Amino acid sequence: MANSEYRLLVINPGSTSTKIGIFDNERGVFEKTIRHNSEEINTYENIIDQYEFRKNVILETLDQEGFNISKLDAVVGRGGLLRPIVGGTYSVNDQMLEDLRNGFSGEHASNLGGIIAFEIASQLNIPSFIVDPVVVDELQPVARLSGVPEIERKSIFHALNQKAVARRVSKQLNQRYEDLRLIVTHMGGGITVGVHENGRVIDVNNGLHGEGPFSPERAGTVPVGDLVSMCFSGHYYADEIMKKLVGQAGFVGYLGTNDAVKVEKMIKEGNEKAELVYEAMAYQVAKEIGAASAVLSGRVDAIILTGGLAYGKEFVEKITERVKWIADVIVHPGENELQALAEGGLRVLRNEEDAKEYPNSPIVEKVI
Ligand SMILES: Nc1ncnc2c1ncn2[C@@H]1O[C@H](COP(=O)(O)OP(=O)(O)OP(=O)(O)O)[C@@H](O)[C@H]1O
Ligand SMILES: CCCC(=O)O
Repeated sequence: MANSEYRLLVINPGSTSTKIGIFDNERGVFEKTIRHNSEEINTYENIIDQYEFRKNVILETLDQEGFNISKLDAVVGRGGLLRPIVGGTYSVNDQMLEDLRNGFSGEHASNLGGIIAFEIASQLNIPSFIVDPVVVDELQPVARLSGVPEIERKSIFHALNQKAVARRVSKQLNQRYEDLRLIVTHMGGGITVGVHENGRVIDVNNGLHGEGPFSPERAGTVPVGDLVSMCFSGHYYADEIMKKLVGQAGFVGYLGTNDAVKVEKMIKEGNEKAELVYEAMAYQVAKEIGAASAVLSGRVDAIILTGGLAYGKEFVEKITERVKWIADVIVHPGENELQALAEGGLRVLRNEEDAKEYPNSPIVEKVI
């Protein structure tokens, strides 16, 4: 007979934090956000080098909280920069581990999710999974063209939280996610604005590799001619430029912190530069939402603001002021990622869904 109660450890490494949870079936019995300040994580050359540090923090936290990990039935991690794949729950396998370690589509904190989940689970002889990784790709063909034939736009975004929150809001609206047209704005260490049309994310900015608004850590879109000049100035190696765009831009670049709460404090203390940067970030988010509304020809059922920055009342107000003419703005601060990871793992443990085998699921066709 199938086990009726499963205990899962879920692990969500973000750019500025590691979030963990213990779930008994759908019920969260423990959740913790372990924050990492930029000085702490910038001591590592590459994100993958943070593996030991983040794994130890997780195990120490569970130990301090009195959880016996031998009672776990599965470990589920957030999936990272793999090959483009359809959404769903995937078993962690050798090919996936290799792609996560090598950063097949680049470096990202979520690459650590599957690796740490596998490492902890294999010691306990239990399964490990990832769910809706950041490379979930449902872009419509017209959204794939960049304007430069050699460069195709990619779908890299906060898929797990965007989909989970979109489903939650749909339920609140007494509608099916598959019937709605939503703009979901995830605002964390990175910021992505997804156009959700009838359950598919048909367009989204690649917040990681230089599209959309700047964020606490990311550059977003930058003037490309100036970027080319910077790349060939002789002052930087390629990986230094990448780090500058991905981890040392936005708030970190202008103000030396990835923490919006600190920025708000600076503003209260009269720091005018902090005020301008904060205002500019809200302005750029609003502009991206405006662009997303054009993708939906202005027929938008709701705009959703989510992620850690959505706790910032003034930040939310600044965006809302500029976009409320498009549709109602619904604010879901934080994220639903831990719950969504647990639910994805449970569906497989309960045999409601087969775990997908990476990378054998249909991979998106090249358009041109
Ligand atoms: N109460 C709050 N008020 C304002 N900003 C907040 C608050 N709590 C967290 N934040 C900000 O949210 C940002 C982090 O958001 P979040 O935790 O969603 O990011 P992450 O999970 O590390 O990265 P990502 O979401 O990009 O994967 C930080 O800048 C943090 O300071
Ligand atoms: C999840 C990809 C986007 C980002 O981290 O900025």
